[in-house]
Amino acid sequence: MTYELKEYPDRELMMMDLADRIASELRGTLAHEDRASLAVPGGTTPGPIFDTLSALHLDWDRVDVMLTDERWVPMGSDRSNTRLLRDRLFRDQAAAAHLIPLYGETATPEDSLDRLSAGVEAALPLSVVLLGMGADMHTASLFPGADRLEEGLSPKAPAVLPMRADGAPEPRMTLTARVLNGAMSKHLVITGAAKREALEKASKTKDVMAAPVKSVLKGMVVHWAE
Ligand SMILES: O=C(O)[C@H](O)[C@@H](O)[C@H](O)[C@H](O)COP(=O)(O)O
Repeated sequence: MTYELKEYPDRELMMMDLADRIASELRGTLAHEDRASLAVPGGTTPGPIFDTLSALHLDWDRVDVMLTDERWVPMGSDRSNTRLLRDRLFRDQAAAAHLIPLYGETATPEDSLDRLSAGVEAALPLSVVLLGMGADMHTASLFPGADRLEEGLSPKAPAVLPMRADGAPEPRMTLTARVLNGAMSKHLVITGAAKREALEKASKTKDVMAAPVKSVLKGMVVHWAE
């Protein structure tokens, strides 16, 4: 699988370098387009990238930011990825960016699907996507064994899909592989030996349903630090 692996001596350097690179790619898009769009993951890894990125100078008021996937929990919850964005990215310079929501205050993701999809569709194609990955080889909320995984990996998929999986404690809303692969620039950030092994395993398998991250690896820059 044709991805580029960039190894860093430590996590701190990786997070700073990656934030700089994302900012410079957004500036590049804004040099010839009215708006740029950025999709970012939630979870525990990207916080330090957001801290650096939020302080970097670019025309943030022309940038649409969305999550690659959201957990269907209230925005006050510690598990809310939207909350993570508000706390760590939408600050300082980046406070001027425009959030494209992937969460709505309805009981189920299905109840908000039409409204949220319309917002995402309007901001496509993505200029830059940053993805995370689990040691189970999921990326965004494309989990092995998820109820709508086949649809989520289809080249004809809608932009956004609700997703439920044993590996996810709550329902999810996720961008599909088609939208992630449509990004002009794709980055995956992982740390530690287990995820590095999982990535190598995913790149070698033929079974994309068991290793959903494989569906987005072509043309990906993978950033790794121990
Ligand atoms: O909401 C989420 O959980 C994500 O967006 C998810 O796809 C995440 O990127 C991976 O699970 C890695 O998570 P960690 O960074 O916490 O290991």
